[in-house]
Amino acid sequence: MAARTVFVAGAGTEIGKTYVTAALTRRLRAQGRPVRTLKPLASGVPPLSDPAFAESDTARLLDAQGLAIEDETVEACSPWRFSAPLAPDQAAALEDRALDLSDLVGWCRGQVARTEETLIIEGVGGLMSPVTDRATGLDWLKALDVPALLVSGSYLGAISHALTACETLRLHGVPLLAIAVSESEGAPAPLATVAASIARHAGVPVFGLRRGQACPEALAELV
Ligand SMILES: Nc1ncnc2c1ncn2[C@@H]1O[C@H](COP(=O)(O)OP(=O)(O)OP(=O)(O)O)[C@@H](O)[C@H]1O
Ligand SMILES: C[C@H](N)[C@H](N)CCCCCC(=O)O
Ligand SMILES: [Mg+2]
Repeated sequence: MAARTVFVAGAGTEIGKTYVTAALTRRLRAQGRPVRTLKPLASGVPPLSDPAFAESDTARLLDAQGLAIEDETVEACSPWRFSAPLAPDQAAALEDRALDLSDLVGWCRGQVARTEETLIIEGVGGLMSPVTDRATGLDWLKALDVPALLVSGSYLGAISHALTACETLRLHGVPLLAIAVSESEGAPAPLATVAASIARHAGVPVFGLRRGQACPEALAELV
């Protein structure tokens, strides 16, 4: 299944979405395929003037695209940025701000409409992490009507988290291109064993990414 826009959803938070998104972006560029990568909504992002900004999802994704890290590129990649490393609705409340799902969806639809390159959109947290007071990441993904790439870890418990997310996507009619299992630090089972277990139940292609590994060519070819 070929797709021009892909939404990178997580089976959880801090499990490798940005790692996989950046690796996929680099792989597509290496294959000569133009790509644009966005993290529209990000929490835990310090100001650009803070050296810690370099560790943010936005900085990592701009770097993967070979773009300079400056006000304009940051704003174009991640228009909604909040400082607190919390669910976005909580992080927004701490700044006396609020986010409306229709604004987020409208902005993303605009990007889909005007982007000619392959477009990759990283979600936030896990599939059903709240993005606003009333909406979750699943609501955001459904409103965009684009296929998902699910990223999971390989920690103990990751198989159930990945399959639960898969089943939720299936029940909600969201096409799932593939699952990328990003190896978790200190995972007790080999990556290949976890990936094979997820694959037996998921019914979609599953790719394991070892620590530090580049994006498999076969995964990039599905996008
Ligand atoms: N396969 C991997 N190899 C090396 N490091 C990895 C790998 N997967 C994840 N990491 C590291 O683990 C940490 C968490 O990963 P990452 O930031 O990609 O998670 P995330 O799912 O995008 O989190 P968030 O929910 O905050 O967006 C990062 O430091 C990242 O570089
Ligand atoms: C701060 C973190 N890295 C992410 N940006 C936000 C994760 C929100 C998770 C909320 C939840 O599902 O409980
Ligand atoms: Mg991330």
